[in-house]
Amino acid sequence: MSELPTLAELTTEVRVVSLPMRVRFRGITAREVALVRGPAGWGEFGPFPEYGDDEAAHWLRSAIEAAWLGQPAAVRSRVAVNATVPAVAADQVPMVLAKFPGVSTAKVKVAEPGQTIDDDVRRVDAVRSQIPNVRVDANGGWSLDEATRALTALTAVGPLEYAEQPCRTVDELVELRRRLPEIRIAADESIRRAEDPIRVARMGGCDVAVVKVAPLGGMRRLLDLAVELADFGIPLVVSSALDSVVGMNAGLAAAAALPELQLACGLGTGGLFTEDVAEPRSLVDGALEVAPIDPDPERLTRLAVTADRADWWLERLARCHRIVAGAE
Ligand SMILES: O=C(O)CCC(=O)c1ccccc1C(=O)O
Ligand SMILES: [Mg+2]
Repeated sequence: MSELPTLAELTTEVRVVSLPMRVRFRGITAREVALVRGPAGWGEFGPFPEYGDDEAAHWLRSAIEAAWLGQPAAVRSRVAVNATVPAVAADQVPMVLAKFPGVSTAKVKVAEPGQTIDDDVRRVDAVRSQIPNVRVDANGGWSLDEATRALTALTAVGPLEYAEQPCRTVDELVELRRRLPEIRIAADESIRRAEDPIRVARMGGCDVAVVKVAPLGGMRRLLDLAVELADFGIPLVVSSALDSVVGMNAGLAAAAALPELQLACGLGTGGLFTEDVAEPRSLVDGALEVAPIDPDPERLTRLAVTADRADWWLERLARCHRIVAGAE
């Protein structure tokens, strides 16, 4: 990135916050992110705590792009989003869906450790009774045989728009598509955590690509990847990484800049927080406004993490900055 700020510039204004969640998601009940401010606005650095520095460095490139370079040109002003339903019990589904008014697509988490296929079927059926279009996300949690069994059970009474990352490896996704040709498969981790994000498409492992700004290293990298995926005829879904309002600005800007966008995006996860760094965008007819929102100073203070967590994030920021600078 030609606009790479020095570490001192990068850390002139860093705010580390913890956003409380309504229900457990990915095993967490609060989401920590570091927000940086540059000449073009705010950027979000929120790699998950268990990620190593090399992977986290992509997220830093994305934060720097947002805060030092700004947003690419938009071709649309609103983006349709899906409801995101964590692996809750079926009776909690109405409570979760209440936070996503007007959506016609829901993404339901399945294959949660400790749960059964029956739990997934009950949750998906509860969602189907309220939302016409349902997709599921297994986060790579099934073996090939488990995925075959689970997806057969989940499509027994109604269709699925697609199944996101049913198995972990690209080879498994390729084989699953052969076994279940009538079920569309989406790749997420096989794109965002891969050295070569286009490999899963080249190998025939997906019908749909779920793409996220921060793990790919920024909005422009996502747009470049979209050009490559178009050659394979693979449609995109831009999704969040459980971003605050600031990270969501970048996801929405990337989605707004895509020449082609048919599917609802996973950018409604603000509805999973009880509080965010700004008054969240309201969902109107299942879509979000693209215009960027600045964090509210009072909320940044109220949601600030403890000093030891802030130090941990600042050290991580410094290590990742060295990686990004070294790769220039
Ligand atoms: O796509 C969505 O609806 C929400 C985003 C989401 O599910 C997610 C959020 C954080 C980390 C991983 C994932 C995922 O898609 O697996
Ligand atoms: Mg996913």
